[in-house]
Amino acid sequence: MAKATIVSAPGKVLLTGGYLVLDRSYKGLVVAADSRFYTIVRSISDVVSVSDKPVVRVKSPQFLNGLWEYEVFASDVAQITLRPVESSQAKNPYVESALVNALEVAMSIVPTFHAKLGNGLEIQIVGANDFYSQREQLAHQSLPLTTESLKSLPAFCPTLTNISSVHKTGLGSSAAMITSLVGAVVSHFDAVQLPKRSERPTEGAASDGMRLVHNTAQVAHCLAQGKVGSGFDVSAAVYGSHSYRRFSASVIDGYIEKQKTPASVPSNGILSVIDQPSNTWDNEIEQFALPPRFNMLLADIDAGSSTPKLVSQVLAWRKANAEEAQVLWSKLGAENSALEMHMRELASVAASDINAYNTVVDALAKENAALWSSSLPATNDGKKRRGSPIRDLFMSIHQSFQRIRGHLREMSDLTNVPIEPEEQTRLLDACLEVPGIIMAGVPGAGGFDAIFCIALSDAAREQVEGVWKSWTEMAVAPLLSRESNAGISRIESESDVPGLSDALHSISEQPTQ
Ligand SMILES: Nc1ncnc2c1ncn2[C@@H]1O[C@H](COP(=O)(O)OP(=O)(O)OP(=O)(O)O)[C@@H](O)[C@H]1O
Ligand SMILES: C[C@@](O)(CCOP(=O)(O)O)CC(=O)O
Repeated sequence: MAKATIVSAPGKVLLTGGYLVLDRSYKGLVVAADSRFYTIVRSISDVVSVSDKPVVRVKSPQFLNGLWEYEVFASDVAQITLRPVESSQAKNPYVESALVNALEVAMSIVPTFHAKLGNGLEIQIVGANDFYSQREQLAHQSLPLTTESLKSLPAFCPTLTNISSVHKTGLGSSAAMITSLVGAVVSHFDAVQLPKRSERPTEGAASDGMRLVHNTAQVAHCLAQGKVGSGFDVSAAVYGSHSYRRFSASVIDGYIEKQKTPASVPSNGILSVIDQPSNTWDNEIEQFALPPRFNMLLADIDAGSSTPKLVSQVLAWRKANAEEAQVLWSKLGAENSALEMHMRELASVAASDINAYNTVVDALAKENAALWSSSLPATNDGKKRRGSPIRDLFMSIHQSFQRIRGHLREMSDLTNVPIEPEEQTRLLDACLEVPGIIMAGVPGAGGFDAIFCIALSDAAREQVEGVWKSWTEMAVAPLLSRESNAGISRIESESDVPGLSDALHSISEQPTQ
Protein backbone atom coordinates (compact mmCIF):
# COMPACT_ATOMS: atom_id res chain seq x y z
CA MET A 1 0.00 0.00 0.00
CA ALA A 2 1.22 3.56 -0.78
CA LYS A 3 2.85 5.41 2.12
CA ALA A 4 0.36 7.39 4.19
CA THR A 5 0.62 10.97 5.39
CA ILE A 6 -1.29 11.37 8.66
CA VAL A 7 -2.09 14.72 10.24
CA SER A 8 -4.13 15.32 13.36
CA ALA A 9 -5.78 18.44 14.82
CA PRO A 10 -7.66 18.95 18.10
CA GLY A 11 -11.12 20.20 19.05
CA LYS A 12 -11.61 23.25 21.27
CA VAL A 13 -13.42 24.75 24.24
CA LEU A 14 -13.71 28.56 24.45
CA LEU A 15 -13.47 29.16 28.21
CA THR A 16 -13.81 32.93 28.02
CA GLY A 17 -14.34 35.50 25.30
CA GLY A 18 -17.56 34.27 23.65
CA TYR A 19 -18.90 37.12 21.41
CA LEU A 20 -16.09 39.48 22.50
CA VAL A 21 -13.49 37.53 20.50
CA LEU A 22 -15.35 38.44 17.29
CA ASP A 23 -13.94 41.93 17.86
CA ARG A 24 -10.15 42.39 17.63
CA SER A 25 -10.23 44.67 20.68
CA TYR A 26 -10.83 41.62 22.92
CA LYS A 27 -9.16 38.29 23.45
CA GLY A 28 -10.57 34.81 24.04
CA LEU A 29 -9.09 31.98 26.08
CA VAL A 30 -9.36 28.75 24.13
CA VAL A 31 -8.39 25.35 25.47
CA ALA A 32 -7.60 22.51 23.08
CA ALA A 33 -9.18 19.15 23.75
CA ASP A 34 -7.59 15.71 23.63
CA SER A 35 -10.36 14.75 21.19
CA ARG A 36 -8.81 15.01 17.74
CA PHE A 37 -9.43 14.58 14.04
CA TYR A 38 -7.11 12.44 11.94
CA THR A 39 -6.74 12.68 8.17
CA ILE A 40 -4.86 9.99 6.29
CA VAL A 41 -3.76 10.71 2.71
CA ARG A 42 -2.34 8.16 0.26
CA SER A 43 -1.52 8.46 -3.42
CA ILE A 44 -3.75 6.26 -5.53
CA SER A 45 -1.35 3.81 -7.14
CA ASP A 46 -3.79 1.79 -9.24
CA VAL A 47 -5.23 3.11 -12.49
CA VAL A 48 -8.47 4.92 -11.79
CA SER A 49 -11.19 3.73 -14.08
CA VAL A 50 -13.79 6.37 -13.23
CA SER A 51 -11.99 9.19 -15.05
CA ASP A 52 -8.94 10.09 -17.10
CA LYS A 53 -8.45 12.99 -14.68
CA PRO A 54 -6.83 12.58 -11.26
CA VAL A 55 -9.46 11.63 -8.69
CA VAL A 56 -9.66 12.51 -5.00
CA ARG A 57 -11.69 10.02 -3.01
CA VAL A 58 -12.61 11.05 0.55
CA LYS A 59 -14.05 8.54 2.99
CA SER A 60 -15.51 9.24 6.43
CA PRO A 61 -16.11 5.70 7.68
CA GLN A 62 -18.08 6.92 10.72
CA PHE A 63 -20.99 8.08 8.55
CA LEU A 64 -23.62 6.57 6.35
CA ASN A 65 -22.93 7.81 2.81
CA GLY A 66 -19.57 9.16 4.03
CA LEU A 67 -17.94 9.03 0.59
CA TRP A 68 -17.14 11.99 -1.65
CA GLU A 69 -15.33 11.49 -4.93
CA TYR A 70 -14.08 14.28 -7.19
CA GLU A 71 -12.26 14.69 -10.48
CA VAL A 72 -9.52 17.31 -10.17
CA PHE A 73 -9.13 20.05 -12.79
CA ALA A 74 -6.06 22.25 -12.42
CA SER A 75 -5.66 25.48 -14.43
CA ASP A 76 -2.33 26.99 -15.50
CA VAL A 77 -2.63 29.60 -12.76
CA ALA A 78 -2.90 27.06 -9.95
CA GLN A 79 -6.65 27.22 -9.67
CA ILE A 80 -8.29 23.93 -8.73
CA THR A 81 -11.83 22.90 -9.58
CA LEU A 82 -13.40 19.73 -8.21
CA ARG A 83 -16.18 18.00 -10.07
CA PRO A 84 -18.15 15.28 -8.24
CA VAL A 85 -17.76 11.92 -9.96
CA GLU A 86 -21.39 11.09 -9.18
CA SER A 87 -23.77 14.00 -9.67
CA SER A 88 -26.08 12.49 -7.03
CA GLN A 89 -23.36 12.69 -4.34
CA ALA A 90 -24.40 14.77 -1.29
CA LYS A 91 -22.38 17.97 -1.01
CA ASN A 92 -19.79 18.43 1.72
CA PRO A 93 -18.75 22.10 1.38
CA TYR A 94 -16.23 21.83 4.24
CA VAL A 95 -14.38 18.92 2.67
CA GLU A 96 -14.52 20.54 -0.79
CA SER A 97 -13.26 23.90 0.42
CA ALA A 98 -10.39 22.30 2.37
CA LEU A 99 -9.38 20.21 -0.65
CA VAL A 100 -9.54 23.05 -3.19
CA ASN A 101 -7.52 25.45 -1.06
CA ALA A 102 -4.96 22.86 0.09
CA LEU A 103 -4.41 21.61 -3.49
CA GLU A 104 -4.02 25.20 -4.71
CA VAL A 105 -1.39 25.85 -2.05
CA ALA A 106 0.45 22.62 -2.92
CA MET A 107 0.31 23.40 -6.64
CA SER A 108 1.61 26.95 -6.09
CA ILE A 109 4.56 25.78 -3.97
CA VAL A 110 5.58 22.40 -5.38
CA PRO A 111 6.96 22.38 -8.97
CA THR A 112 6.38 18.60 -9.30
CA PHE A 113 2.73 18.88 -8.17
CA HIS A 114 1.22 17.15 -11.23
CA ALA A 115 3.63 14.23 -11.07
CA LYS A 116 2.96 13.83 -7.35
CA LEU A 117 -0.80 14.04 -7.82
CA GLY A 118 -0.57 11.24 -10.40
CA ASN A 119 -3.83 9.27 -10.46
CA GLY A 120 -5.07 11.10 -7.43
CA LEU A 121 -5.49 10.74 -3.68
CA GLU A 122 -7.29 8.38 -1.35
CA ILE A 123 -8.23 10.22 1.86
CA GLN A 124 -9.76 8.94 5.09
CA ILE A 125 -11.07 11.22 7.82
CA VAL A 126 -12.04 10.21 11.36
CA GLY A 127 -12.97 12.25 14.41
CA ALA A 128 -12.87 11.23 18.08
CA ASN A 129 -16.19 10.01 19.47
CA ASP A 130 -16.70 13.13 21.58
CA PHE A 131 -17.21 15.33 18.49
CA TYR A 132 -20.55 13.62 17.90
CA SER A 133 -23.28 12.76 20.37
CA GLN A 134 -23.09 9.05 21.15
CA ARG A 135 -26.65 8.91 22.48
CA GLU A 136 -27.83 6.90 19.49
CA GLN A 137 -24.89 4.49 19.57
CA LEU A 138 -25.38 3.86 23.32
CA ALA A 139 -29.13 3.36 22.88
CA HIS A 140 -28.36 0.95 20.00
CA GLN A 141 -26.21 -1.08 22.41
CA SER A 142 -28.72 -0.68 25.29
CA LEU A 143 -26.08 1.09 27.36
CA PRO A 144 -26.77 3.93 29.85
CA LEU A 145 -25.47 7.44 29.17
CA THR A 146 -22.42 7.28 31.47
CA THR A 147 -18.67 7.77 31.20
CA GLU A 148 -18.22 4.00 31.68
CA SER A 149 -20.43 3.28 28.66
CA LEU A 150 -18.61 5.90 26.58
CA LYS A 151 -15.25 4.38 27.51
CA SER A 152 -16.50 0.98 26.35
CA LEU A 153 -17.09 2.23 22.78
CA PRO A 154 -14.41 1.66 20.18
CA ALA A 155 -12.45 4.76 19.15
CA PHE A 156 -13.90 6.57 16.10
CA CYS A 157 -17.17 4.74 16.48
CA PRO A 158 -19.76 4.73 13.65
CA THR A 159 -22.44 7.35 14.25
CA LEU A 160 -25.18 5.28 12.57
CA THR A 161 -26.32 8.33 10.64
CA ASN A 162 -25.54 10.75 7.78
CA ILE A 163 -23.20 13.65 8.35
CA SER A 164 -26.03 16.14 7.81
CA SER A 165 -28.12 14.56 10.61
CA VAL A 166 -25.45 13.88 13.23
CA HIS A 167 -25.73 15.71 16.58
CA LYS A 168 -22.51 17.60 17.21
CA THR A 169 -21.26 18.41 20.69
CA GLY A 170 -19.64 21.82 20.13
CA LEU A 171 -16.00 20.70 20.07
CA GLY A 172 -15.53 22.27 16.64
CA SER A 173 -15.71 19.32 14.26
CA SER A 174 -15.62 21.44 11.10
CA ALA A 175 -12.55 23.45 12.17
CA ALA A 176 -10.59 20.40 13.39
CA MET A 177 -11.61 18.44 10.27
CA ILE A 178 -10.62 21.23 7.86
CA THR A 179 -7.34 21.84 9.66
CA SER A 180 -6.32 18.17 9.68
CA LEU A 181 -7.39 17.76 6.03
CA VAL A 182 -5.54 20.88 4.83
CA GLY A 183 -2.49 19.88 6.90
CA ALA A 184 -2.48 16.32 5.56
CA VAL A 185 -2.86 17.32 1.90
CA VAL A 186 -0.16 20.02 1.90
CA SER A 187 2.19 17.76 3.89
CA HIS A 188 1.58 14.90 1.48
CA PHE A 189 2.96 17.10 -1.32
CA ASP A 190 5.85 18.24 0.94
CA ALA A 191 4.63 21.80 0.43
CA VAL A 192 5.13 22.48 4.16
CA GLN A 193 6.61 20.81 7.20
CA LEU A 194 4.51 20.23 10.31
CA PRO A 195 5.68 19.34 13.80
CA LYS A 196 5.68 15.73 14.94
CA ARG A 197 3.57 14.78 17.95
CA SER A 198 4.61 16.54 21.20
CA GLU A 199 6.96 18.91 19.31
CA ARG A 200 5.93 22.55 19.77
CA PRO A 201 8.06 24.62 17.48
CA THR A 202 8.24 28.35 18.05
CA GLU A 203 10.38 28.94 14.98
CA GLY A 204 11.82 27.15 11.96
CA ALA A 205 10.24 25.23 9.09
CA ALA A 206 7.56 23.52 11.18
CA SER A 207 6.40 26.81 12.66
CA ASP A 208 6.27 28.29 9.16
CA GLY A 209 4.29 25.22 8.08
CA MET A 210 1.83 25.80 10.91
CA ARG A 211 1.39 29.41 9.84
CA LEU A 212 0.63 28.44 6.23
CA VAL A 213 -1.75 25.66 7.28
CA HIS A 214 -3.45 28.04 9.73
CA ASN A 215 -3.96 30.72 7.10
CA THR A 216 -5.17 28.22 4.49
CA ALA A 217 -7.56 26.52 6.94
CA GLN A 218 -8.99 29.93 7.98
CA VAL A 219 -9.65 30.80 4.32
CA ALA A 220 -11.16 27.35 3.64
CA HIS A 221 -13.36 27.51 6.77
CA CYS A 222 -14.64 31.01 5.94
CA LEU A 223 -15.40 29.99 2.34
CA ALA A 224 -17.30 26.91 3.53
CA GLN A 225 -19.24 28.92 6.12
CA GLY A 226 -19.86 31.75 3.69
CA LYS A 227 -18.64 34.33 6.23
CA VAL A 228 -15.54 35.47 8.09
CA GLY A 229 -15.89 34.40 11.75
CA SER A 230 -13.47 34.98 14.62
CA GLY A 231 -11.44 31.89 13.67
CA PHE A 232 -10.58 30.87 17.25
CA ASP A 233 -11.58 27.25 16.51
CA VAL A 234 -9.21 26.90 13.54
CA SER A 235 -6.54 28.68 15.58
CA ALA A 236 -6.92 26.12 18.42
CA ALA A 237 -6.83 23.27 15.90
CA VAL A 238 -3.41 24.56 14.74
CA TYR A 239 -1.82 26.06 17.86
CA GLY A 240 -3.52 24.18 20.72
CA SER A 241 -4.49 26.06 23.92
CA HIS A 242 -3.83 29.80 23.84
CA SER A 243 -5.22 33.22 24.37
CA TYR A 244 -6.40 34.43 20.97
CA ARG A 245 -6.81 37.77 19.30
CA ARG A 246 -8.44 37.40 15.92
CA PHE A 247 -7.06 38.49 12.55
CA SER A 248 -8.67 41.53 10.92
CA ALA A 249 -11.41 40.38 8.57
CA SER A 250 -9.87 42.67 5.92
CA VAL A 251 -6.91 40.24 5.64
CA ILE A 252 -9.07 37.78 3.74
CA ASP A 253 -12.45 39.25 2.95
CA GLY A 254 -11.36 40.66 -0.45
CA TYR A 255 -10.17 37.21 -1.49
CA ILE A 256 -13.32 35.53 -0.14
CA GLU A 257 -15.48 37.92 -2.15
CA LYS A 258 -13.42 37.29 -5.31
CA GLN A 259 -13.77 33.54 -4.86
CA LYS A 260 -17.53 33.95 -5.14
CA THR A 261 -16.98 35.18 -8.73
CA PRO A 262 -14.06 32.93 -9.75
CA ALA A 263 -13.35 34.61 -13.09
CA SER A 264 -11.94 37.62 -11.28
CA VAL A 265 -9.47 35.75 -9.05
CA PRO A 266 -6.05 37.35 -9.36
CA SER A 267 -3.53 35.14 -11.12
CA ASN A 268 -1.27 35.06 -8.05
CA GLY A 269 -4.13 33.18 -6.28
CA ILE A 270 -4.16 31.71 -2.82
CA LEU A 271 -0.51 32.37 -1.93
CA SER A 272 -1.14 36.09 -2.21
CA VAL A 273 -3.51 35.74 0.76
CA ILE A 274 -2.04 33.04 2.93
CA ASP A 275 1.63 33.94 2.54
CA GLN A 276 1.46 37.68 3.14
CA PRO A 277 3.97 39.36 5.48
CA SER A 278 3.28 38.40 9.10
CA ASN A 279 2.15 41.92 9.99
CA THR A 280 -0.74 41.53 7.53
CA TRP A 281 -2.03 38.46 9.32
CA ASP A 282 -2.45 40.26 12.64
CA ASN A 283 -3.81 37.34 14.71
CA GLU A 284 -2.12 36.98 18.12
CA ILE A 285 -1.46 33.68 19.85
CA GLU A 286 -0.12 33.50 23.40
CA GLN A 287 0.40 29.93 24.55
CA PHE A 288 -1.62 28.96 27.63
CA ALA A 289 -2.10 25.88 29.78
CA LEU A 290 -4.50 25.34 32.66
CA PRO A 291 -2.62 25.26 35.98
CA PRO A 292 -1.70 21.76 37.29
CA ARG A 293 -4.59 19.68 38.64
CA PHE A 294 -7.21 21.80 36.88
CA ASN A 295 -9.21 18.99 35.32
CA MET A 296 -11.60 20.26 32.62
CA LEU A 297 -14.83 18.25 32.36
CA LEU A 298 -17.41 18.67 29.63
CA ALA A 299 -21.02 17.72 29.22
CA ASP A 300 -23.30 17.89 26.23
CA ILE A 301 -26.81 19.19 26.82
CA ASP A 302 -29.42 17.53 24.67
CA ALA A 303 -31.50 20.68 24.12
CA GLY A 304 -28.96 22.41 21.80
CA SER A 305 -28.84 25.98 20.38
CA SER A 306 -28.04 27.46 16.99
CA THR A 307 -24.78 29.38 17.39
CA PRO A 308 -25.19 31.51 14.22
CA LYS A 309 -28.62 32.61 15.47
CA LEU A 310 -27.30 33.53 18.93
CA VAL A 311 -24.39 35.43 17.35
CA SER A 312 -26.54 37.42 14.93
CA GLN A 313 -28.99 38.41 17.70
CA VAL A 314 -26.22 39.52 20.07
CA LEU A 315 -24.42 41.48 17.36
CA ALA A 316 -27.66 43.14 16.24
CA TRP A 317 -28.30 44.27 19.83
CA ARG A 318 -24.73 45.51 20.17
CA LYS A 319 -25.08 47.58 17.01
CA ALA A 320 -28.38 49.08 18.12
CA ASN A 321 -27.21 49.80 21.67
CA ALA A 322 -23.59 50.82 21.12
CA GLU A 323 -23.07 52.76 24.35
CA GLU A 324 -24.64 50.23 26.69
CA ALA A 325 -22.82 47.43 24.87
CA GLN A 326 -19.49 49.22 25.19
CA VAL A 327 -19.86 49.35 29.00
CA LEU A 328 -20.71 45.66 29.23
CA TRP A 329 -18.09 44.55 26.68
CA SER A 330 -15.36 46.51 28.53
CA LYS A 331 -16.16 45.12 31.96
CA LEU A 332 -16.47 41.56 30.64
CA GLY A 333 -13.25 41.96 28.63
CA ALA A 334 -11.42 43.26 31.71
CA GLU A 335 -12.69 40.38 33.87
CA ASN A 336 -11.71 37.84 31.20
CA SER A 337 -8.18 39.32 31.21
CA ALA A 338 -8.05 39.25 35.01
CA LEU A 339 -9.00 35.56 35.06
CA GLU A 340 -6.33 34.72 32.50
CA MET A 341 -3.73 36.65 34.50
CA HIS A 342 -4.63 34.84 37.75
CA MET A 343 -4.39 31.45 36.02
CA ARG A 344 -1.01 32.31 34.50
CA GLU A 345 0.23 33.48 37.94
CA LEU A 346 -1.03 30.31 39.56
CA ALA A 347 0.71 28.14 36.96
CA SER A 348 3.96 29.97 37.59
CA VAL A 349 3.59 29.64 41.40
CA ALA A 350 3.00 25.90 40.90
CA ALA A 351 6.13 25.66 38.77
CA SER A 352 8.23 27.31 41.48
CA ASP A 353 6.88 25.37 44.51
CA ILE A 354 4.81 22.33 43.54
CA ASN A 355 4.71 20.95 47.10
CA ALA A 356 3.18 24.07 48.58
CA TYR A 357 0.80 24.19 45.61
CA ASN A 358 -0.30 20.58 46.09
CA THR A 359 -0.92 21.14 49.80
CA VAL A 360 -3.29 24.00 49.00
CA VAL A 361 -5.08 22.02 46.26
CA ASP A 362 -5.53 19.04 48.60
CA ALA A 363 -7.19 21.31 51.18
CA LEU A 364 -9.36 23.29 48.74
CA ALA A 365 -10.52 20.18 46.91
CA LYS A 366 -12.42 19.17 50.06
CA GLU A 367 -14.34 22.44 50.31
CA ASN A 368 -17.11 24.17 48.41
CA ALA A 369 -15.46 27.01 46.44
CA ALA A 370 -17.98 29.59 47.66
CA LEU A 371 -16.79 28.86 51.21
CA TRP A 372 -13.05 29.05 50.49
CA SER A 373 -12.81 32.58 51.85
CA SER A 374 -15.19 32.17 54.79
CA SER A 375 -13.62 28.89 55.90
CA LEU A 376 -10.40 30.69 56.82
CA PRO A 377 -10.25 30.85 60.64
CA ALA A 378 -10.44 34.39 62.09
CA THR A 379 -7.28 35.91 63.54
CA ASN A 380 -6.95 36.33 67.33
CA ASP A 381 -8.24 39.90 67.14
CA GLY A 382 -11.36 38.67 65.31
CA LYS A 383 -10.31 40.03 61.86
CA LYS A 384 -10.68 37.95 58.74
CA ARG A 385 -7.48 35.98 58.14
CA ARG A 386 -5.78 36.32 54.79
CA GLY A 387 -5.02 33.03 53.09
CA SER A 388 -1.66 32.08 51.64
CA PRO A 389 -0.84 33.77 48.31
CA ILE A 390 -1.55 30.45 46.57
CA ARG A 391 -4.93 30.06 48.24
CA ASP A 392 -5.72 33.70 47.41
CA LEU A 393 -5.07 33.00 43.73
CA PHE A 394 -7.46 30.04 43.78
CA MET A 395 -10.11 32.26 45.40
CA SER A 396 -9.49 35.02 42.84
CA ILE A 397 -9.95 32.55 39.98
CA HIS A 398 -13.22 31.27 41.39
CA GLN A 399 -14.56 34.74 42.12
CA SER A 400 -13.42 36.17 38.82
CA PHE A 401 -15.16 33.42 36.87
CA GLN A 402 -18.34 33.96 38.90
CA ARG A 403 -18.23 37.64 37.93
CA ILE A 404 -17.76 36.61 34.28
CA ARG A 405 -20.89 34.48 34.56
CA GLY A 406 -22.71 37.45 36.08
CA HIS A 407 -21.73 39.62 33.09
CA LEU A 408 -22.85 36.87 30.67
CA ARG A 409 -26.22 36.73 32.43
CA GLU A 410 -26.43 40.51 32.11
CA MET A 411 -25.70 40.07 28.38
CA SER A 412 -28.48 37.47 28.24
CA ASP A 413 -30.94 39.87 29.90
CA LEU A 414 -30.02 42.90 27.81
CA THR A 415 -29.94 41.10 24.46
CA ASN A 416 -32.80 38.75 25.28
CA VAL A 417 -30.56 35.91 24.05
CA PRO A 418 -30.23 32.82 26.27
CA ILE A 419 -26.42 32.84 26.69
CA GLU A 420 -26.49 31.54 30.25
CA PRO A 421 -30.19 30.65 30.42
CA GLU A 422 -31.80 30.07 33.83
CA GLU A 423 -31.86 26.31 33.25
CA GLN A 424 -28.08 26.35 32.76
CA THR A 425 -27.60 28.66 35.76
CA ARG A 426 -29.38 26.14 37.99
CA LEU A 427 -27.23 23.29 36.64
CA LEU A 428 -23.95 25.25 36.95
CA ASP A 429 -24.79 26.35 40.50
CA ALA A 430 -25.51 22.73 41.44
CA CYS A 431 -22.11 21.72 40.00
CA LEU A 432 -20.44 24.44 42.08
CA GLU A 433 -22.01 22.99 45.24
CA VAL A 434 -19.63 20.04 44.80
CA PRO A 435 -16.47 20.51 46.92
CA GLY A 436 -13.43 21.05 44.69
CA ILE A 437 -15.22 22.50 41.65
CA ILE A 438 -13.50 25.83 41.02
CA MET A 439 -15.29 26.89 37.83
CA ALA A 440 -18.48 25.91 36.03
CA GLY A 441 -19.76 27.70 32.95
CA VAL A 442 -21.16 27.69 29.43
CA PRO A 443 -18.38 27.58 26.80
CA GLY A 444 -18.26 29.66 23.62
CA ALA A 445 -21.57 31.09 22.54
CA GLY A 446 -23.37 29.50 25.51
CA GLY A 447 -27.03 28.59 25.13
CA PHE A 448 -28.31 25.08 25.68
CA ASP A 449 -25.38 23.27 23.97
CA ALA A 450 -22.85 22.33 26.61
CA ILE A 451 -21.29 23.10 29.98
CA PHE A 452 -17.80 22.78 31.37
CA CYS A 453 -16.58 22.35 34.94
CA ILE A 454 -13.06 22.46 36.33
CA ALA A 455 -12.46 19.93 39.09
CA LEU A 456 -9.51 19.91 41.48
CA SER A 457 -9.75 16.22 42.42
CA ASP A 458 -11.01 12.85 41.21
CA ALA A 459 -13.59 12.89 43.99
CA ALA A 460 -14.92 16.23 42.69
CA ARG A 461 -15.03 14.84 39.15
CA GLU A 462 -16.97 11.76 40.25
CA GLN A 463 -19.38 13.81 42.35
CA VAL A 464 -20.10 16.30 39.60
CA GLU A 465 -20.73 13.47 37.15
CA GLY A 466 -23.24 12.21 39.72
CA VAL A 467 -24.99 15.60 39.63
CA TRP A 468 -25.24 15.35 35.82
CA LYS A 469 -26.57 11.81 35.94
CA SER A 470 -29.33 12.66 38.37
CA TRP A 471 -30.23 16.00 36.71
CA THR A 472 -33.82 15.85 35.50
CA GLU A 473 -34.48 19.34 34.13
CA MET A 474 -32.33 18.66 31.01
CA ALA A 475 -30.52 15.59 29.69
CA VAL A 476 -26.83 16.09 30.57
CA ALA A 477 -24.43 13.70 28.85
CA PRO A 478 -20.81 13.50 30.01
CA LEU A 479 -18.05 13.73 27.42
CA LEU A 480 -14.66 12.08 27.86
CA SER A 481 -12.61 15.01 26.48
CA ARG A 482 -10.03 16.62 28.68
CA GLU A 483 -7.62 19.49 28.09
CA SER A 484 -4.52 18.75 26.06
CA ASN A 485 -2.42 21.72 24.99
CA ALA A 486 -1.24 20.25 21.72
CA GLY A 487 -2.16 21.65 18.33
CA ILE A 488 -1.71 20.22 14.85
CA SER A 489 0.76 17.39 14.50
CA ARG A 490 2.07 14.90 12.03
CA ILE A 491 1.72 11.25 13.03
CA GLU A 492 4.35 8.78 11.87
CA SER A 493 2.22 5.67 11.79
CA GLU A 494 -1.40 4.59 12.26
CA SER A 495 -0.27 2.33 15.08
CA ASP A 496 0.81 5.40 17.12
CA VAL A 497 -2.86 6.28 17.73
CA PRO A 498 -4.88 3.76 19.75
CA GLY A 499 -7.83 2.46 17.76
CA LEU A 500 -6.94 4.25 14.53
CA SER A 501 -5.92 1.20 12.47
CA ASP A 502 -9.01 -0.70 13.59
CA ALA A 503 -11.23 2.23 12.68
CA LEU A 504 -9.69 2.57 9.23
CA HIS A 505 -9.43 -1.08 8.32
CA SER A 506 -11.92 -3.05 10.30
CA ILE A 507 -14.94 -0.78 10.66
CA SER A 508 -17.03 -2.50 8.07
CA GLU A 509 -17.96 0.42 5.90
CA GLN A 510 -21.44 1.58 6.60
CA PRO A 511 -23.92 0.87 3.87
CA THR A 512 -24.92 3.65 1.55
CA GLN A 513 -28.62 4.30 1.69
N1 LIG B 1 -15.87 13.27 9.94
C1 LIG B 1 -16.16 14.19 9.02
N2 LIG B 1 -15.93 13.95 7.72
C2 LIG B 1 -16.22 14.86 6.78
N3 LIG B 1 -16.75 16.06 7.03
C3 LIG B 1 -17.01 16.37 8.31
C4 LIG B 1 -16.73 15.44 9.37
N4 LIG B 1 -17.11 16.02 10.54
C5 LIG B 1 -17.59 17.25 10.23
N5 LIG B 1 -17.54 17.46 8.91
C6 LIG B 1 -17.99 18.66 8.16
O1 LIG B 1 -18.23 19.70 9.07
C7 LIG B 1 -19.62 20.11 8.98
C8 LIG B 1 -20.12 20.55 10.36
O2 LIG B 1 -19.81 21.87 10.46
P1 LIG B 1 -20.61 22.92 11.40
O3 LIG B 1 -19.95 24.24 11.22
O4 LIG B 1 -22.06 22.72 11.18
O5 LIG B 1 -20.29 22.32 12.79
P2 LIG B 1 -19.38 22.88 13.95
O6 LIG B 1 -19.83 24.27 14.29
O7 LIG B 1 -17.97 22.66 13.63
O8 LIG B 1 -19.90 21.89 15.06
P3 LIG B 1 -19.38 21.57 16.48
O9 LIG B 1 -18.62 22.78 17.00
O10 LIG B 1 -20.63 21.30 17.25
O11 LIG B 1 -18.53 20.36 16.32
C9 LIG B 1 -20.33 18.88 8.45
O12 LIG B 1 -21.55 19.22 7.84
C10 LIG B 1 -19.30 18.37 7.45
O13 LIG B 1 -19.34 19.15 6.27
C1 LIG C 1 -19.88 33.41 19.87
C2 LIG C 1 -18.47 33.11 19.38
O1 LIG C 1 -17.62 34.17 19.84
C3 LIG C 1 -17.94 31.83 19.97
C4 LIG C 1 -18.67 30.58 19.56
O2 LIG C 1 -18.07 29.49 20.22
P1 LIG C 1 -18.63 28.01 20.16
O3 LIG C 1 -18.67 27.61 18.73
O4 LIG C 1 -19.96 28.03 20.83
O5 LIG C 1 -17.60 27.21 20.94
C5 LIG C 1 -18.46 33.09 17.85
C6 LIG C 1 -17.06 33.06 17.25
O6 LIG C 1 -16.12 33.56 17.86
O7 LIG C 1 -16.91 32.55 16.13
